[in-house]
Amino acid sequence: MKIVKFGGSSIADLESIKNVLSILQRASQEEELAVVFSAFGGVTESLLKCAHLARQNDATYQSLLLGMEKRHLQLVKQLIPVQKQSSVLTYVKVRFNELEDLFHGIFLIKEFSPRTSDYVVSFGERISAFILAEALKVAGLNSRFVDARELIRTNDRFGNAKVIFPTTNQLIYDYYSKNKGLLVITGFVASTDKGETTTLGRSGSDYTAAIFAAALKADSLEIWTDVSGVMTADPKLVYSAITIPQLSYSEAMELSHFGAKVVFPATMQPAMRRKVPIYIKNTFQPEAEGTLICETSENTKLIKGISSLSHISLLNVQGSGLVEVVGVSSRVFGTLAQAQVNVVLISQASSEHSICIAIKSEDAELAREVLEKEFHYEILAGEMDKVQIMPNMAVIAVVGENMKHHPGASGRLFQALGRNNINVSAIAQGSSELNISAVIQQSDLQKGLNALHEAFFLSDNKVLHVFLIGVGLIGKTLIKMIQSQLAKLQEEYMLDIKIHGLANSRFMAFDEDGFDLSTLPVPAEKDLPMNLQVFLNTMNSMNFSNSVLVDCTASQEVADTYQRVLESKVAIVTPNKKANSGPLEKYKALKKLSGQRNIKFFYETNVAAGLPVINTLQDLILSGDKVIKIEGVLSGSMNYIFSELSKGAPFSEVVAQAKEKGYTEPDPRDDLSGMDVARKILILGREAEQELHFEDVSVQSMVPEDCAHLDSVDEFLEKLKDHDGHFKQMLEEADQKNEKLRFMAVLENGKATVGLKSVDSKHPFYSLVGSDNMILFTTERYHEFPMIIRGPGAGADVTAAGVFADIIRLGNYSR
Ligand SMILES: NC(=O)C1=CN([C@@H]2O[C@H](COP(=O)(O)OP(=O)(O)OC[C@H]3O[C@@H](n4cnc5c(N)ncnc54)[C@H](O)[C@@H]3O)[C@@H](O)[C@H]2O)C=CC1
Ligand SMILES: N[C@@H](CC=O)C(=O)O
Ligand code: NA
Repeated sequence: MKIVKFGGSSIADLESIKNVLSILQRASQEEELAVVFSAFGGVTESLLKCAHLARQNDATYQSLLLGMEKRHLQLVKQLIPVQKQSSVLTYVKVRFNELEDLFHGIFLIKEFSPRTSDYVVSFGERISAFILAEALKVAGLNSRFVDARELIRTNDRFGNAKVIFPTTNQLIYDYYSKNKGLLVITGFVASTDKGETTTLGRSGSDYTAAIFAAALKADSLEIWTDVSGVMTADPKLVYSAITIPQLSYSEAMELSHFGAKVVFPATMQPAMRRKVPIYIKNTFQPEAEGTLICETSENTKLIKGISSLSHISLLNVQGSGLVEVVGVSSRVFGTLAQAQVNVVLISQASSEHSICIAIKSEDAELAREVLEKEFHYEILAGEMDKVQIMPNMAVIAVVGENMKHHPGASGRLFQALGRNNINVSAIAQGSSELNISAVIQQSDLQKGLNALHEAFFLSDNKVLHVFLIGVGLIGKTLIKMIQSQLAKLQEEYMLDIKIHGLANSRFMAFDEDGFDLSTLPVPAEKDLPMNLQVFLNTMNSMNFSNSVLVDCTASQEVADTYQRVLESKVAIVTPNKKANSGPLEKYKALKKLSGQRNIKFFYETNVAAGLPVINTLQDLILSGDKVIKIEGVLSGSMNYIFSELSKGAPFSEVVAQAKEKGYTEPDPRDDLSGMDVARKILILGREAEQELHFEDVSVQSMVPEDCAHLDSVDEFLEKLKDHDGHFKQMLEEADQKNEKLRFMAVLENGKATVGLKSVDSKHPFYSLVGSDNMILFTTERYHEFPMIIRGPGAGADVTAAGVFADIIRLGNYSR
């Protein structure tokens, strides 16, 4: 036989009740059943609310009670045909009359004892089980209402009574032998041997089901609830959490000790003692497998689940007085026990210099007080320090029996936390190796849970969680590239990339599971209006491990948030040059923050798009080289413009083409004014460890005076036509000398110049074509002949590819 239990959420309304009835109808065809019901969803709370109102002499309890009565009568009418309703309606009416009398009594005497409370709440289960037993009869089942107060005997600890098992088991067994059929049992309620109503405490209906399962030696126990079993982690914090198919009894105990509880294993004890297998099933998805909790479970993964406990404080008791002194820990724990302080976790190093104890934060002050009192003399004598408290901590734990047989679990745990910059303040693992716990900052909890979940469950792929601001030319090309390479990265490099946030200057959109990239998602009207602060807050609240902000804008406002982004432990990849070419102090601060906290900040495409310029320069510097001179054609658009010009088209037209081809900045005047190149040479100088400010760069602008202040790019391109002659003349002058016009930058002796030069055929820049860039590094090592990097340095593909390469590189540092 099978015992089946449905909680209040499974029978909260007509639709869910009908669903439960059909689950029972199906199940009863397969094997003999007994079913335990809680009160209808929300009823226990409402009954208690009525009682509290009545005790406060507040007559509004009457309307609340009337509402409840209506709800129950309505359900009877909906579940049971008219001709069979009257006895059920009468039963319900009589119960509500009794309740009315009860509340009136409470109202008059303004007293509500635990004894009365148990009696009041018992009505919830008694009425629900009665109605449902009748409804099951209507459905053709031979059901029989059982008031568990007749069968479960307890002591008189009202609210959380202790079951007297020998009597209870006998009563249940005898009843069952004499009464066949589908027993429909009230959960939660019991009685003393004097016939006073008691209740079984938290998750009491589960307990009722386990008591019946044990007494009747059931083949299985099914707990039906509103989730599909026990999950690998709290799904509210870890979106990728999945159902655990099987757990051993001990694993279930360990897991539910922390965090969100689906089952409360203490209530399962009677069934566990008799080795009854327990299934956790979802009423709203009956076909889902759910979780099986049994004696020994299958182990396919290193761990079974991850759980956590919030609102923890760490107490540190330390001093020389602890070393090799017998009895100190006994005094510490004895003192805490006497003060009723529950110890969650203990950690002591073999140096014996300190004992570290995790307790609930609400107990922290009391614990400090009693410990400092206990060790008053040691503290006075300096043998012990005052007790230190670290507030706002959380315990995170990985659980599973399989850890015992496989080395590496703790390695994986600490590596995953470390890679995500999560500091571990204390560690505990028992010799059963069923659980490894680490104490971390509360603010790191969600990220820690996700990091561990990825490390232990999500195949063995690393996942990068991308938030992309700027879905323009580069941003869109990047999305397409990620989409086309993803399968290869997943299969061959065990790297997964998910984009969870997208924004342009007008709209933003989010997807916790990651956008479907095959549709080229671009935020639009249907999404949210763009708000940078909200974007960053949402990114932080998703709190993924291995998050990266990819900034594909040219926006100063976005660049100004990098400090905050890095501080929130999110990496940055960007082609936007604004941050690195702003004030020197800001550049330095970002580099320092990224270095110290080990949060990556990659910007290879700041100079020469995808060409490996920044990384090469960083390698030179790191390996001890010193830069003497940098010369470069650093603008793809400017090189395109001045090389295309010699083919005969007017200047304004060539500029428009450069924009069309995606070589220019969003506003081509940023290129023509030399500003873009100035930014690039500034960044190269800074990367070469030079203290370079914007004032150290002298820039020759190619933007005619009357074009500089026009509002729109189109107006500018139109106006530029007036100056075609001027540029034609410049070209002719160069042609006459057999020279070419190159817009270049030179940095030497702490000063840089940016401008247009005419170069002869011997000059390395002479041969450049199209959007080519070329950079010459003259260094102490590359002294006689400079190191040269050359190739296309602008355009959607080469830039997006460089951004993509930076993102992939992040994968090397993540887990
Ligand atoms: N085009 C190229 O060859 C190269 C471009 N870059 C850099 O790449 C970046 C992007 O360039 P493109 O894609 O060509 O520009 P784009 O103008 O096509 O796209 C810029 C995107 O950023 C968005 N945006 C602007 N300000 C924003 C804000 N405050 N908040 C949210 N979104 C904002 C715009 O709506 C647009 O979606 C620029 O920083 C550029 O300097 C770097 C190397 C080469
Ligand atoms: N507009 C730039 C491209 C990006 O840096 C250029 O023309 O080189
Ligand atoms: Na580059």
